[in-house]
Amino acid sequence: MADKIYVGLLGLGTIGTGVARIIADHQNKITQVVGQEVVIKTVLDRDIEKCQNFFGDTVNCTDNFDDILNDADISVVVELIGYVPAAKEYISKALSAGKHVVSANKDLVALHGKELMGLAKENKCDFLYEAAVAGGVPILRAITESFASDNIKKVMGIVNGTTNFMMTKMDKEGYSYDEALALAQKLGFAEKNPTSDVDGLDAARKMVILARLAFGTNDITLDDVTIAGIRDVSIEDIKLANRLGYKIKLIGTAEKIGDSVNVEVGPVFVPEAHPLASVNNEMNAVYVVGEALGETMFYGAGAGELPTATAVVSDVMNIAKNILLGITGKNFNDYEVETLIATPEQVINPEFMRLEVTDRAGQFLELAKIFAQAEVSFDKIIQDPLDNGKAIIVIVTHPMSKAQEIEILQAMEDNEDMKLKVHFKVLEG
Ligand SMILES: NC(=O)C1=CN([C@@H]2O[C@H](COP(=O)(O)OP(=O)(O)OC[C@H]3O[C@@H](n4cnc5c(N)ncnc54)[C@H](OP(=O)(O)O)[C@@H]3O)[C@@H](O)[C@H]2O)C=CC1
Ligand SMILES: N[C@@H](CC=O)C(=O)O
Repeated sequence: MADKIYVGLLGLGTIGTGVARIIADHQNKITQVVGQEVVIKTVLDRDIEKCQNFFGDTVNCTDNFDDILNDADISVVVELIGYVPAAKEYISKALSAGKHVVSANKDLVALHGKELMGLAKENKCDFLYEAAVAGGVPILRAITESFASDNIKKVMGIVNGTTNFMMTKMDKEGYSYDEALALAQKLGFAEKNPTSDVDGLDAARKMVILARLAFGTNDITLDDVTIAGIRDVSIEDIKLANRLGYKIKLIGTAEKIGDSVNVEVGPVFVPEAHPLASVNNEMNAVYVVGEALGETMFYGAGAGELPTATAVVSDVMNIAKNILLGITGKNFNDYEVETLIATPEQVINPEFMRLEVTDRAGQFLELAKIFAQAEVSFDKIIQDPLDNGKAIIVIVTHPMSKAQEIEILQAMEDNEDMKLKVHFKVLEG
């Protein structure tokens, strides 16, 4: 066995440089905790000069993955390149060659996690990805280890830092959507292609990973997730939410309903008194409800160089300890049950709706009839007149099922004097 734990690092971008910094700056503690020194031996990046400027001659810089794959000293490969096809190829080759893998790549884990976990097991390798969900917040280990003895009922969270940052800036500092997005990109929170942040896909990938680990439903895929992003959230809705006593947050929810699971991502009206309502800027929080434990919330930096790198390096240290103990080949969780997806009749919550209607006698009655027909009652209603013969009607309903919601939306679509502008889920107080 080598005298040190040698790491091959793939990708020297935001998180890759953070990993190099944490390993260098915390080397004494890392060595004591692991029992051996952890050393980056080789770095793969397209830009070899950038690598050489960063490390000098202390590591090998390469653009050829074979230099890592064929190096018998390297036992741990850390994948931080981000893209899926190349990352999948490199990780598959590394695992097949008996190398352990750490990744922060939620796209990859959400899409190919099950297959890669199988490959890791076959080769008695560890495959860990704590940083893939909520960056520096240690939520995967909490769910799989600290909640191991409990039945988790619900995992709900703000798992995308970019959109939380944007909506905080829009709410508190009056930023436009575009200004807020540009700043999130500049600060390094946003993905290379930020549409996956603003359209809810990044959060959905993280919720797939959380749902699998929380409920053992390993067959859940992105196709099973109802996904909406923040493009429809206007300053007007943010102000209406504040007026009604809520904050709008992009919330991912994975919930056990009977034997089924519902996973969804979308803007949600969160009551101001709920702990998730005060999670601002790029911060993330994951709120877990256990049958026995009750409610807990994990809060912290969900993106950014050093917070995310901390989670990556802690995974490397866990693997290093397993190597030294000779107990590699374990996933986060071996718990597995049949995956059943909840039906629209099973998913129940109140809803916020903003409509533009023709301001005429009898119009409100027509609206009331639509809700009565679907057997849904109003909790709150506001009407604000516009100056063009129209009015804005804002409704918060009592809890209703997705099936009832579909019925109401269809009836509104059939009424030409009624235009539904937006509708968002409301979290019950
Ligand atoms: N940024 C964050 O806050 C967080 C990121 N993550 C995840 O961590 C991973 C890394 O993210 P981040 O550091 O921000 O990404 P960056 O784009 O900053 O870094 C990726 C680096 O890898 C290089 N690279 C990409 N593909 C290849 C390839 N095929 N061969 C060689 N080099 C390659 C890139 O070069 P080039 O620029 O030339 O493409 C770049 O230098 C992603 O999976 C991301 O989703 C997870 C949590 C938080
Ligand atoms: N783009 C992501 C980065 C971390 O996963 C985010 O904004 O949360």
